[in-house]
Amino acid sequence: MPPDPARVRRARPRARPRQRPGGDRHGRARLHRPGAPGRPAAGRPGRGGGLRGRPVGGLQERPHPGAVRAERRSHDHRDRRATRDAAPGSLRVTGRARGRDLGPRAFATAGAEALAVLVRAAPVGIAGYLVLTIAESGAPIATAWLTKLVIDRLTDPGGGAVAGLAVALAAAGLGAAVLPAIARYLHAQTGRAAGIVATDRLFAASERQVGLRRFEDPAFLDRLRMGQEGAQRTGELLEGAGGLVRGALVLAGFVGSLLFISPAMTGLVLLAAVPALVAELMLSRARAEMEWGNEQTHRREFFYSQLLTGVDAATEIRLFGIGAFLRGRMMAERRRANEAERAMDRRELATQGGLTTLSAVVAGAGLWWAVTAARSGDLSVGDIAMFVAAVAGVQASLDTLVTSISALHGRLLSFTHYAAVVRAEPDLPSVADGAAAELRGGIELRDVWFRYSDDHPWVLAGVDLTIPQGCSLALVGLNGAGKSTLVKLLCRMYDPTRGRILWDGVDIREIPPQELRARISAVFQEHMHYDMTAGENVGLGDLAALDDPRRLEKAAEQSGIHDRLAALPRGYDTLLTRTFFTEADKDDPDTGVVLSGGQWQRLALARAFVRDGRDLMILDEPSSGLDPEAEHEIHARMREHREGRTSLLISHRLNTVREADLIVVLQEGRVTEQGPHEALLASGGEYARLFRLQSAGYQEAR
Ligand SMILES: Nc1ncnc2c1ncn2[C@@H]1O[C@H](COP(=O)(O)OP(=O)(O)OP(=O)(O)O)[C@@H](O)[C@H]1O
Repeated sequence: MPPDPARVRRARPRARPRQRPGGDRHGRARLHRPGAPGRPAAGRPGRGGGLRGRPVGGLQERPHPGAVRAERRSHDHRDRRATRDAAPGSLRVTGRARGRDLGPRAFATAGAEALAVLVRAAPVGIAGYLVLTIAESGAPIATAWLTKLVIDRLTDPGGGAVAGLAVALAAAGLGAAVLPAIARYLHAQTGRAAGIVATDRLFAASERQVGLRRFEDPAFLDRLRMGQEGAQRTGELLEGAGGLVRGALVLAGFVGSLLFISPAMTGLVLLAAVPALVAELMLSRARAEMEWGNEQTHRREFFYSQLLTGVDAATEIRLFGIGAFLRGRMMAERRRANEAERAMDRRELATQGGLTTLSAVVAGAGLWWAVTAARSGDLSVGDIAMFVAAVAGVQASLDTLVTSISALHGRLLSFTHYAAVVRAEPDLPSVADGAAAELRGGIELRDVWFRYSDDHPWVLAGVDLTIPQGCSLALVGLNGAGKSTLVKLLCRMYDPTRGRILWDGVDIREIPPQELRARISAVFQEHMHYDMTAGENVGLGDLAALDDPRRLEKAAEQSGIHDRLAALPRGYDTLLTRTFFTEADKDDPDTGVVLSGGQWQRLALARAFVRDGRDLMILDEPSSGLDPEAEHEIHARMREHREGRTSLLISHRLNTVREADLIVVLQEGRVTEQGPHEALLASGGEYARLFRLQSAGYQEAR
């Protein structure tokens, strides 16, 4: 029973909602978002005019999908930092780095990456598509020449039979109609296959990130989202390349034909195309920069729209009456983005208007010259037909070339983000070989210092602490003392800025992260709500247990949630969400259920218990959402479970930690007291003060 790729949700934070960069603070999966509402398509309007026919090919730009993540509180601060120069190898996007991203080197890397994906995904499809593209390019040229020959023979009394030519003309017409349809089919197939390969590689690359740093970096998350869009649209690169080939071949064919009739007119038509090419490339680059510049705006807009449409904030929004306020902010962001897009549209309109006029003037002048030449007998009627077709063909193929180059530029730009993510170095160095041995002595933190970045204050400032094997250790301290941070360091989500963490004397940096983590079980303060079945919510703690109902039930019994899960309409197979249901399902109570906060907390505990037999059990505020009876019961069970095992319990409810073998007080990033409950009480320090404060509160209530 493999887990569905379902949406996941982070537990509702208790007292202090911690907004995560890259996600709404409720932890919804957020790599994908639909296009921002009401955004105009970013495609370039086709230029018409003159004798130009339908463009021979090319791509349509799609609306830029905008941002995917919610804003976080510290976001402005981070944005300011993001505008500073990026360190070498950093994925932060800065002004200068942005220039580099649009440079030839980044495009070459992206091109190489795209080619690798396409070749791996569908080599036969690509070859077939290119062969058809070449064949398709010959059809308009053959049609033009055959038409000229037919007209010349018809207008010349001794011109000869036209039946063969007519059949050839019909065959060319058939080719022109059928080949593009087959090429489109092949392109669609190839595009889908490439999308799968590219998306898989992108997500595998994101999983290769050992710790959390990249996921707290807004620029990396932007790249991940834009890279995802690039990955899904890899096939469009092939279409762009096909457009280039087709445009170049048709251009060469018609230029040759036009040269045959008038070298001077050929030069004029080609000259008129140069400004078009340059202008379109400049427009394409400007649009890419505008879209990138709008990224922050879309991210904020998305944040407000999620708040306004999601269930999580609905209660507060209604009670506080802040809907209109939030909507106003959302619309302000939309207007700001629209303003930038409007300026770009105007620039495109002006440029393309000028180019269209130029094309029409060149075509009109050519036609006037051809008709005059025919009057004086220098050109035949067939020559005029050929001339008209050639001018139209040259202009259309130039248009195809310009459109393809511009669209390729845009697609490659998305792909530069893809390439940056796929080639990103892991955020933490890690060794590939070796295994963490079973814990025998203990875990030791030696003079551990840590801060989230150079701009942040120290969270841990020289922590010395030993967690002996088999010891139940409780970590206490005020809000923000660094308890959860210490836990993340133990799991190697970050490395200490200074100092070392030793697992039986071995620095945990010398143990492969997956091996280290396989030895740890945990309930995190911000545990997850997976929008999956009850069984999967437990079994995700150890995938091997997913197909073992007995193990799932045992873990659920330990956390006191088994009876509730067993009584669900479909037992452990009941979905714990109503997110995926349609209008038709909405009144069917069997389809999915909603659990309470405390029940989710018990599920998180079950998920930790199913990882039975690990060397270290971390319990970060495991009972904060439980009622007093449940809390008492759970702590009794946890005590049983901890017996003889190494555990680290974090709790603000000091009555739940008093039976730990060792209680450690963390204050301003340092260990200030440690010992058993009685000894700490007797010493009259911070622990004794907090404990008495809390128990006095209970006594007053009596
Ligand atoms: N991802 C992060 N980036 C930057 N600062 C962070 C991050 N996570 C936590 N902090 C900061 O680190 C400090 C310690 O936070 P931590 O969550 O470790 O405290 P705690 O002792 O677990 O607090 P609490 O009892 O409230 O859960 C806080 O000042 C917090 O603002």
